[in-house]
Amino acid sequence: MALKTLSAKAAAALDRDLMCTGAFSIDQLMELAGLSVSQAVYRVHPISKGKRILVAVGPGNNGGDGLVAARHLCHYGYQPTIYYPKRSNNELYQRLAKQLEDLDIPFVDDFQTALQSSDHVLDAVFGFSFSGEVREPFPAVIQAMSETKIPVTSVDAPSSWDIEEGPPKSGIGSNFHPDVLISLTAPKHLAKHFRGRHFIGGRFVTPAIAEKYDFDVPAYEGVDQIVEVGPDGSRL
Ligand SMILES: NC(=O)C1=CN([C@@H]2O[C@H](COP(=O)(O)OP(=O)(O)OC[C@H]3O[C@@H](n4cnc5c(N)ncnc54)[C@H](OP(=O)(O)O)[C@@H]3O)[C@@H](O)[C@H]2O)[C@H](O)CC1
Ligand SMILES: [K+]
Repeated sequence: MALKTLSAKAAAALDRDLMCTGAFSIDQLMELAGLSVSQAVYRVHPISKGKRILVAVGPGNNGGDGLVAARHLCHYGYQPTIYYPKRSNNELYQRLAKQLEDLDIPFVDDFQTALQSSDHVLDAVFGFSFSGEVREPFPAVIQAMSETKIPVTSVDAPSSWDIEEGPPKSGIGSNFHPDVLISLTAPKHLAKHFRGRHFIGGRFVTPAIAEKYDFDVPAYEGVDQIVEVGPDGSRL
């Protein structure tokens, strides 16, 4: 069996379908996406391995998933720290940031220094709308995540990887190989190049949507918001 994956275009169209015909709001989808991410971190990195989670947050919805995950992780007993250099004026992100500030979660300006006192990194910089060369201020962040010995979990895509082709052949991101990937809704084409632990999350897909986009809804167990899958997409 081969891993069934989505192109960036299909992932964006699916997102629109969920919101237009499926009647979901972006807040709802992001909350469930971020909850899935928090469960994946909890699974691979229980609190006994260290509480300090550094969350690298990008300017779009991938970053929003990271902000939601950080809130849940804080409630689980972790100590998240947020690096969020390009804040959006969008009201949704402002509310998500306020929710973290109200929990006294620190926002830092220096990613590299914060990395030195962290136990795990959550990469919520770019998702399926990333394209081209990584622009400032993110090259140094991708480089630091490529070089660190601390485990890295990527949300939906290893940031800087081409959504269709995977890791860039050279330059920033070419040696970025996160330990864990959590694909939201369904894996994107880049997942075929990923060799770490792979989870699927985003438990909001109807059978009709899965059929339209030709992927299988994973067999979530009980109240789990995530399923760990092998290289062929079958449940582990
Ligand atoms: N159905 C689902 O699975 C859901 C997934 N969610 C998450 O949403 C992201 C996709 O979110 P989107 O807002 O479309 O885009 P991204 O977060 O991937 O990135 C957009 C921002 O990134 C900037 N960008 C793009 N390329 C570069 C680059 N080369 N260098 C620097 N910055 C870049 C872009 O900037 P612009 O200047 O181009 O505007 C955007 O600001 C998906 O992956 C999931 O994680 C939803 O949360 C819920 C539903
Ligand atoms: K990411």
